[in-house]
Amino acid sequence: DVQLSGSVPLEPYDLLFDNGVEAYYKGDWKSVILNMERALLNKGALRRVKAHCRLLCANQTGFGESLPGLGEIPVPGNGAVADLGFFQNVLKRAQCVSACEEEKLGPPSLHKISEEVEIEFRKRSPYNYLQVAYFKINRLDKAVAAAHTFYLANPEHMEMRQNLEYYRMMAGVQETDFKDLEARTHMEEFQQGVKFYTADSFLPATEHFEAAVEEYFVAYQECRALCEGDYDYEGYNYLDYSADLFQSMTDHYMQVLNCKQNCAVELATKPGKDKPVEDFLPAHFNYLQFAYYNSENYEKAIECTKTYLLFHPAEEVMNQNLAYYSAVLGEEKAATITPRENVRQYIQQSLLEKELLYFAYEVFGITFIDPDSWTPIDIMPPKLREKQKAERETAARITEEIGNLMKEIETLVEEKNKESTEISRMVREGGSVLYDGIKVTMASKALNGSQRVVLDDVITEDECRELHRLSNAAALKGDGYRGKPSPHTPSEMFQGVTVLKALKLGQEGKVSMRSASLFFDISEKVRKIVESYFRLETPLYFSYTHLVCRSAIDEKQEGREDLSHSVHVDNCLLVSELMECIKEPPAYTYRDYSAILYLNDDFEGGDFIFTQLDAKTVTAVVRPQCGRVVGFGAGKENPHGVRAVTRGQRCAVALWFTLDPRHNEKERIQAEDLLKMLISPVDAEFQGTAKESIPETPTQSEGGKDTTQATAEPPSSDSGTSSVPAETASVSDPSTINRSDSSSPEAQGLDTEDSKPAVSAAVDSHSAKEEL
Ligand SMILES: O=C(O)CCC(=O)C(=O)O
Ligand SMILES: [Fe+2]
Repeated sequence: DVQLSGSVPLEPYDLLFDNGVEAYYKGDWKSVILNMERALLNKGALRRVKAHCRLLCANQTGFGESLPGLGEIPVPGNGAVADLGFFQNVLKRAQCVSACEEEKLGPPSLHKISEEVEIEFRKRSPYNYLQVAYFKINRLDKAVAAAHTFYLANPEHMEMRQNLEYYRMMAGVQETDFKDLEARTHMEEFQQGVKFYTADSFLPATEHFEAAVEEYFVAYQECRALCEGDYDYEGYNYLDYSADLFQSMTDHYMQVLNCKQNCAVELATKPGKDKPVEDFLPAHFNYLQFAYYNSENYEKAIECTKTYLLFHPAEEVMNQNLAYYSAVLGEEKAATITPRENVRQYIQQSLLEKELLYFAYEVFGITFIDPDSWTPIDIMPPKLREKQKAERETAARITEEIGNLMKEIETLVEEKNKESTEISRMVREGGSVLYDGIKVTMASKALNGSQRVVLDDVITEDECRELHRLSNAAALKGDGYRGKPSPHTPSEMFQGVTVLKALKLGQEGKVSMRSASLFFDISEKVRKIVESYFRLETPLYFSYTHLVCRSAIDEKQEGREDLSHSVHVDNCLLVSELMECIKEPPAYTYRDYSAILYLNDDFEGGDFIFTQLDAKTVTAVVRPQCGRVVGFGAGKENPHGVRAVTRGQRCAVALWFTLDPRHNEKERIQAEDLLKMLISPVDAEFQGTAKESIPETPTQSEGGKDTTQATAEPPSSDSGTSSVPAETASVSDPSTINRSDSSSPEAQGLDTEDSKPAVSAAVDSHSAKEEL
């Protein structure tokens, strides 16, 4: 009989829950615990009483037999009278159930639970509240169990996950504290069984699987009994519902049967998952047969193969196993072993229900979707089978069409977005050039692109000459381009020097210190201008700065067709054949802007070109000249190159910038330090400007700091609303929950070849054993 913790009438659990929530907001932790614990207890009790009463009454007032005496009444007029027998039974059942429930629970209206509260309990929200409350009163073990219980059903709940990680690190918390307080025995046993089975411990595995089967049937009966509850108008206003006696009984009864059929799914679903373990009940017998075989209990092995075959009579491997086990035990003895009776009845009952459900589907259009994978095909009426097949095909076609449409929409949206970002960027660019006398010669529009600019008079003739000289002086001391004199084209000589190298050479007295620091200053000037002109909202950092000259090698110019610098994009790998740019290393993916400052024009060729992604179609040409800067976004909107320098020497300062402080150039910082050291303290003004560009490298240890500060509280109880369970509504939305559980151990245990079940037993037990 059902034991109740409290008195009659049972305190309704929704009321207790509400009280608990109220206490939570008042910070009355003891009251939270009292109310939530009682709510959970009473919900369990309510469930058990209802199931108990229905099962009890079903046994007392079955519909099978008719009333004594009435059954024998001869045919004319018999129908209506016989009906009385049926309805008498209905009335008796109603009376039995309501009396039973009322006795144990109090008036039925007391326990009408709103949909919202039911959802809260399904989401295991009470444990979220309890977790905080237990923590606050220092019941760590209970807090951990509550947190774990909640998290299992809400695996996407980040706060709780953090809390659990935090608990795990706390002194005094044990692994055994991580309990699932809502665990269902049949599932626990099943999982234990799988665990032992996987570890080749077959004897304990059989014990757990047997217990799992037994518990399964207990839970199954309870689940089914609870299906006989209120009629669900399914969103219709019940006032709009009209049906005659038999129609309304049919409607309600079909709902009940649908619900009962779904118990198989409910029992096979783990918390937090939205997909059941496949073929759950049959799987028990698949595991069992092989575990028994390995424990040399052939009778049981045969019983379990036969039981499994009730679900899947044609399965080859299982039939082979049966044959094999029978041969080992002796055919005669094997033939006397029968499959389990309770499973046979389970299947029989389920099939009868499916037939009724399909009948209602066909006749009244009451949808029924069979949750079982073992149902024989002929249970579904042929007409429905055809209809479903057609529907599935239509659905597949529609899905495909929707897919195509979505793709089209996506590309349209993408294009629109691109357009609008381009427009906004175009509007955005064109900020101040900061210095008087600098001219914007061509903006993006004139250059047929976006994020492009040509500026003139950025530096003076004198400055150009000085930098040009610096380049050649430094080059004499041998600073090639990655050690190669002609990296881009065999027809030209290439030389380059970085800011730091120039300053070091200055320090060594090999070049003029003045030109070296001019190089430093000028690069900073260009950086500021680019940052300002493109109206960047975050600081622009140096990524790399190179003073480079390209000199035509006179004897290698004949019939030349290559470029001085082939068309490329600065922050991605351009694959012109595919019109694509791959933003992955070894490309300098963090580069965001580029600028080239030209120093001279006394050479032939060497024009800078912008092209399309095909690397062929030239969209703009920039002729280098002293003081001219071409600045542009470093991304795929700006493929560019340099035409062959066929005579003379072309010198320029090439600058690449990044918006990412983590890629702020280290060499630049060293150069700054060196400059500071070299410059006399009298020249304070210079020092001031130099300092300005010292980067603020973000410290990476901030995360660590946070955790140490939080020692007193689990993060989510501390952060106000984020831990308030009521706010977690979206968390258990099944559509967001990971569906990829097909590789869970129990599925693998049965499906993959390397596991021990069915297959290996049939093939050759000896070799299988020798392996073990
Ligand atoms: O020197 C030029 O004009 C452009 C050079 C260039 O695009 C580069 O080095 O990435
Ligand atoms: Fe470039």
